[in-house]
Amino acid sequence: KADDITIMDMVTPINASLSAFYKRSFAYYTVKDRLPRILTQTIDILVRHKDNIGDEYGKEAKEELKTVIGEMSKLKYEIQTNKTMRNIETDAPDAQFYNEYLAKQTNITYFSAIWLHTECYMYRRLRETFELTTHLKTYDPFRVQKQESFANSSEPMAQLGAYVLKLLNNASETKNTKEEFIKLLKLNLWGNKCDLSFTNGVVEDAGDPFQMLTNLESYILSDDSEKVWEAVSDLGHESQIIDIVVDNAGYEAFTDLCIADFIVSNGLAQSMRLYVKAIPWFVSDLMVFDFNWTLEQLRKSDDDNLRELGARWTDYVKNKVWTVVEDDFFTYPVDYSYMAEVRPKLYKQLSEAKFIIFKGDLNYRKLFGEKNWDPTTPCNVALQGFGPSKLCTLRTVKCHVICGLNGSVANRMERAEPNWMETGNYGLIQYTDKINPLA
Ligand SMILES: O=P(O)(O)OC[C@H]1O[C@](O)(CO)[C@@H](O)[C@@H]1O
Repeated sequence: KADDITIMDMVTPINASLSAFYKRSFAYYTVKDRLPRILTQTIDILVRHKDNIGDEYGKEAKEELKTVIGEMSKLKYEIQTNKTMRNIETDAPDAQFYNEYLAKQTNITYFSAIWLHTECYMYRRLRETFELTTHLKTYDPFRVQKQESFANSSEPMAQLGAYVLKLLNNASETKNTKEEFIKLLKLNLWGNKCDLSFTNGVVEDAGDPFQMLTNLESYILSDDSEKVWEAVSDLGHESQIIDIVVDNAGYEAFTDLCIADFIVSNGLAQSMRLYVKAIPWFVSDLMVFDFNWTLEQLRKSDDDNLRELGARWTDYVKNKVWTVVEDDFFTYPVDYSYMAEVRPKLYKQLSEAKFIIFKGDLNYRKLFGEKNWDPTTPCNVALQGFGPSKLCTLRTVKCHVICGLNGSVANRMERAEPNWMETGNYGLIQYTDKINPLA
């Protein structure tokens, strides 16, 4: 049987690609339990909202929903029975990349493929079930969850908003811009704890941001904040563009816009690009629709500070100080070492920036090649040649890709808490220099 030969009852070897092939791995647990559960939860939400969908998209749409749910159940069954992956059957441009990439690998199954491939493929197949409908082509099955998560974060957003607006309104007087930036960097890092695909769809209260800042300082295992500040505040650099490859909608997106406002308000960049996802992704990842919806919610907020921030941020977009960029590459099933070759225009665009901030765990996996590195492997080695500009990662550790740790920290963590990498409790602020500006 397929699943006999494609799963080994062992841990992931050092330097191997993560895969559910290794039974004693978080990848195995994700493919076996978490991904099917995400599909089940999304089906449940669709069933619960079928009347709203009928109202919004028409009764034929409600009929088509049955087909979509049937396809999602089939996908779940394929995963659980470790089938081989089939082609994506839509004429969307990114489907061609998925199919070419799949064709290069002989008969891989959900459990034998690289974990990143399996996980991205599942979300791309989920998108296909809507693409193939007539009335639900643009429907985002995660929108309800993303909007609920935003609604549940009004308290921490009000707290952070009040603090940030004070900083912004007397940006000129205050001298300790560096300390304030580093504080925002850490507040932003911990915003990454809120993501729905990790909390199994449970919308956790983001908690008191400043309390978290104090309590979690010792949970930052790698802190290159100073180097990040040097790069961000370098006003002599020929480029004054700073890029953020964002991650989740909701509170995390709010923290991204807070630090982005701080950056432009303090003249640390003339303009910024925010790279979002082109399709519904990993449950809570930000799409253009979610970005615009978030600004609209803030503009309508009954909290004065949030309303003012919503207005400021809407102006930044209108005046092109901020540009939201949607590129298919960010929902491809490959890591960033492929970008220069398969998406040279995007690589060139990123190399125009003086600094790039990558948010979250999935970006971390893609930056460092979805490999089980020795944790002391230097980050610039693990980048495997990716490096359009100076960059940093702001990531809460949710899986077994990790590099750039010093030896004593790695040993301490392994001894103290063997599964510490799966908890999301620890954070990294890691910096690397420009490695490979595309010629
Ligand atoms: O939103 P982030 O920080 O990318 O984390 C989300 C991802 O973390 C993981 O648990 C491990 O990467 C994924 O399965 C999950 O979807």
